[in-house]
Amino acid sequence: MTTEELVAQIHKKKSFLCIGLDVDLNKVPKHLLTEEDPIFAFNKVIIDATHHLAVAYKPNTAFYEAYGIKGWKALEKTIQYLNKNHPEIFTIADAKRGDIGNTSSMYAKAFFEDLGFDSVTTAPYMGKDSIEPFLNFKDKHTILLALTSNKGAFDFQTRKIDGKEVYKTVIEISKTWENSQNLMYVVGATKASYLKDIRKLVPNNFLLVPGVGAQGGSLREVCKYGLSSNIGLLINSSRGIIYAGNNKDFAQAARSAAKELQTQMQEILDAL
Ligand SMILES: O=C(O)c1cc(=O)[nH]c(=O)n1[C@@H]1O[C@H](COP(=O)(O)O)[C@@H](O)[C@H]1O
Repeated sequence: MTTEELVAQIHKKKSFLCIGLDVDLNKVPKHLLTEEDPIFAFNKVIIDATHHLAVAYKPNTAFYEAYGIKGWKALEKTIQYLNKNHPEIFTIADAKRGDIGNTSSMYAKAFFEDLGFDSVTTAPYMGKDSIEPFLNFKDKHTILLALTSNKGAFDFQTRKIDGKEVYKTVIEISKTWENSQNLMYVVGATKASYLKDIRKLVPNNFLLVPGVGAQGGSLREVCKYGLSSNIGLLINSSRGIIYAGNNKDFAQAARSAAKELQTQMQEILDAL
């Protein structure tokens, strides 16, 4: 998917919501556990209930890998369901990959070619040759961790090397890589105040912002500093939406939770 198509969808739906499909079988309604593929059954209901309110879905692969082959099959069925029924939706494989070049090429093939995701999250620690194989794919997007939402972000990312914070160095250097127009960045919603500086470095790139809802980040704070001229934000909530209800009403509860965030987004977009 091109960035222009993503932006068009945001304006059409008045939403820049990304829903995280982080499926934990201990948390899904009990009646789904008798289904042949309870993970996919859960995702299908969530997608059917929320696709008009969201522009992106982000399965975190850990939640699928944890269930072995069955989990990977459920991931494949989920991306196939999205691509077939909602081709306008932007899909993110949250896999946080990055390795020596030939290994990264295989990760890129797995997520972009085999599974057919629009984007994949990557970790910058191994540098340019670990990320460039992802960037070579046309109309696919590589979402690089910049400043993450967790406490551990302060262990390395905000430390200064040669007078500059590591997350800023990551952003600056990554901009010099070939096909860097295919880069998006992860910035945690819990670090909203940093967005002002980050936007100076990347005025136009899309930012994937997880951490609203369960982690306590504020949508309005993120928008205050994070919006760009092409909106440039995908705000993710996973647990806050998919586990909003825990029984037979879970689809309705997920829709209401998504609607609440989308309504705030619509207000913000209408005020621009
Ligand atoms: O890359 C991510 O998506 C990510 C980066 C980050 O800094 N913080 C973060 O929470 N995430 C992911 O975003 C999702 C957040 O889930 P909730 O806290 O349930 O909304 C999880 O899949 C996390 O792995």
